[in-house]
Amino acid sequence: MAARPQHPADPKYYEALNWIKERVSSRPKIGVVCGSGLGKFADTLEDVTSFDYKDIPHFPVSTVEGHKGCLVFGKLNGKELVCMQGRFHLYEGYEASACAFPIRLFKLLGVEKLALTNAAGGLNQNYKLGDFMLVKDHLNLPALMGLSPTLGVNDLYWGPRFINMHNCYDQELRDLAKKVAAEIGEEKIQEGVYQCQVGPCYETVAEQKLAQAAGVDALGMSTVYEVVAARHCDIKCFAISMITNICNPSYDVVTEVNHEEVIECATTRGDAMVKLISAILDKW
Ligand SMILES: O=P(O)(O)O[C@@H]1C[C@H](O)[C@@H](CO)O1
Ligand code: HPA
Repeated sequence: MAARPQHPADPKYYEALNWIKERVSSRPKIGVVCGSGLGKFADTLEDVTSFDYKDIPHFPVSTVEGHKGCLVFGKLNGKELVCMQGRFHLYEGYEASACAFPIRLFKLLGVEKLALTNAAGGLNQNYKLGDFMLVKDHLNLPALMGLSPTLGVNDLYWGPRFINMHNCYDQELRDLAKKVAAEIGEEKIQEGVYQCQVGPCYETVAEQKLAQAAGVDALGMSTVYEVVAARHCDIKCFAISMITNICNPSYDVVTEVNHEEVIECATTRGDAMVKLISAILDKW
């Protein structure tokens, strides 16, 4: 097997890394990605240094409501974190590799564990609005259709050509999260399979039925690109979906899902999300 290179082949990662290193001394081992309307967590950190994505060389910028577009370094009970207050989606016109960029930067900074949040539609009919779903697996529809951050020439600096995705949402981190949720009295905890589709259309009834048949519990438009990039470079992953709307895979019920509703639910349950994720990360 070929030896692992000393540096990433693409210099843009180093240009971004050096820009950050010149401005912040923190070298966190924990990275966080905040989903739609879920950026409040970063506002609760202490000793914060925050950068607008637009100022960081080569960093993509957020274009979606509910994604502030700031990279926040801060502390949670003394523990150093780096937090993306907003992420990137393919429907914004980005390639999957743009979603991987911050995750690879995290790797260069020394991040070993990644916590991701997202807003998702509850397809499992036992789920209720505002539930939290610990993601145990995903159905990556974009990858099945040929869209992945790891397409093209493989840079061995990051990882191997072929990527093992078994246990990609780390079992130990999920077990810990369940324990922590019980300890803080958060009862609205589910565990299930997240499906990503490119978007920005929400799913049709037929698409919802297809997902249901495949054993999917929640529907979204993100997260999997970041998880693929993270697993490629051996960062452990943990993800929580907030169920911000309920999907009705039936032609008898007309469901008017919209992004305002998604943001509203994420905002209403924002404090509970902050409490849960803070308690979990405190134990990492
Ligand atoms: O970034 P996330 O996955 O939290 O955002 C979800 C998916 C779409 O971007 C949007 C749809 O309302 O919310
Ligand atoms: N489908 C896809 N993505 C979403 C949804 C949904 O119902 N809710 C929030 N993000």
